[in-house]
Amino acid sequence: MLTYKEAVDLILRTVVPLAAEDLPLGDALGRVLAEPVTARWDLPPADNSAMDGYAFPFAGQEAGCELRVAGFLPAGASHETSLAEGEAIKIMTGAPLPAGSDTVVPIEDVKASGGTIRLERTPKAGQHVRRRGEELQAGETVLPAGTPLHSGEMGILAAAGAQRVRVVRTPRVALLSTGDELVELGQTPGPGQIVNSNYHLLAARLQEEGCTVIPLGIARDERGGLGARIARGLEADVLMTTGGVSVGDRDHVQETLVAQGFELGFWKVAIKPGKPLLFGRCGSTLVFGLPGNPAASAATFELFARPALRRLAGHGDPLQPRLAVTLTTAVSGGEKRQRFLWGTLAERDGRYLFTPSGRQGSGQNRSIQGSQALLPVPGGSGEISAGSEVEVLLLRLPPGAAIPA
Ligand SMILES: Nc1nc2c(c(=O)[nH]1)N[C@H]1C(S)=C(S)[C@@H](COP(=O)(O)OP(=O)(O)OC[C@H]3O[C@@H](n4cnc5c(N)ncnc54)[C@H](O)[C@@H]3O)O[C@H]1N2
Ligand code: MOO
Ligand SMILES: [Mg+2]
Repeated sequence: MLTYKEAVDLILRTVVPLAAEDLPLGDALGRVLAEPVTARWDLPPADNSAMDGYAFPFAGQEAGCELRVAGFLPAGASHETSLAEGEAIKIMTGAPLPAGSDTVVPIEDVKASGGTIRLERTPKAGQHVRRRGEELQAGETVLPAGTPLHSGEMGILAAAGAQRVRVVRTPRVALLSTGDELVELGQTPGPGQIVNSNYHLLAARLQEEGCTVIPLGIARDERGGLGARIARGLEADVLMTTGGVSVGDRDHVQETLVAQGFELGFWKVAIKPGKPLLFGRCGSTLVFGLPGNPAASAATFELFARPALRRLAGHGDPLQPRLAVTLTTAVSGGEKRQRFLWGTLAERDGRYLFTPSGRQGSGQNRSIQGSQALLPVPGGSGEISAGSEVEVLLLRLPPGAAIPA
């Protein structure tokens, strides 16, 4: 049986980014750059004023000096003639400096009367000027390939003139639930039946990951119906199934896939939850057969499917960040398989505390709800005491992370 690390490595060796497409920048939120973007022009495009004030040629002027005001220059305008020594122009923030000028005094630092100003403070040569190209120079790489586009990227790409960007296509993921016992939400479960909750968790996670979800409904545990839905799923970039991958008499997912050309990557990983995970491909479609138990399907999604989806979508670094944390409660040992415990983070005195969720049962949804991280517990380890320093895999931003104190 593969270890977690071996299985992830195998997945990342198998998966390559999807094709690229050109999109208007405004449609590319959440996508990943397939190619670097270069600046179309210098930013700022010209030396310009950082203040509402007066621009002039610096010639050693000190407090008390007077300058003749030769005109007014708002942002968006330009001044044709060059300024001579002893002249100034009234200039607004962002307006390009007229030829000859190189220094700006803010309005607050002058006394204006008639057509002249008197400097109230001694200026420094070149002060309050934003230099042409100081942010970006024409032809310079603005952002490299592999950069995910969030709001901050939108601003700088627009400023650099990237009207269209080349981004990786969105992964299309077909999601199939399997199980005779499953009913859709909205139906009242009869004896022995439960609601198809895995679909709702996984469809939500896929949307959070920016994927397009193709719902394939529920397949009963018999080869015919299962085969038909799997065939539809193989038109997607990824077919993700839940249930039917263990050793039970009704676990038919693997053999049904094999009948449709499935090439096995691996079956079973030495982890808990999630041991029966099935991974491989049918032609160009990646296949994840996630175990049916809710906490097992959710954990294997985070540990194995998420890196694959991020790699498909073009992310440079598809793995979860790791965060050093302090354990708030003891974690029992004595398990052969490596475990992954769901849990929450809290901040105290600049450290993050990790508290494992109460009920980690593989058959329950409880432990996943509200979880922000997964704690890997090595197989064969003894008890890990409260207060220990450990590393967790970060699933979402810890509290307070985005807002420095
Ligand atoms: N003899 C053995 N039995 C089991 C083993 C084993 O190694 N030997 N592994 C166990 C582990 S670990 C897991 S995990 C499960 C995986 O089972 P399957 O992937 O075959 O899934 P099913 O048998 O279809 O269902 C298992 C469990 O999950 C519930 N389930 C399934 N689909 C959904 C859904 N869409 N929403 C909510 N709940 C779902 C299902 O009702 C079952 O309770 O196998 C163990 N058994
Ligand atoms: O992987 Mo199973 O999840 O241990 O229940
Ligand atoms: Mg089963």
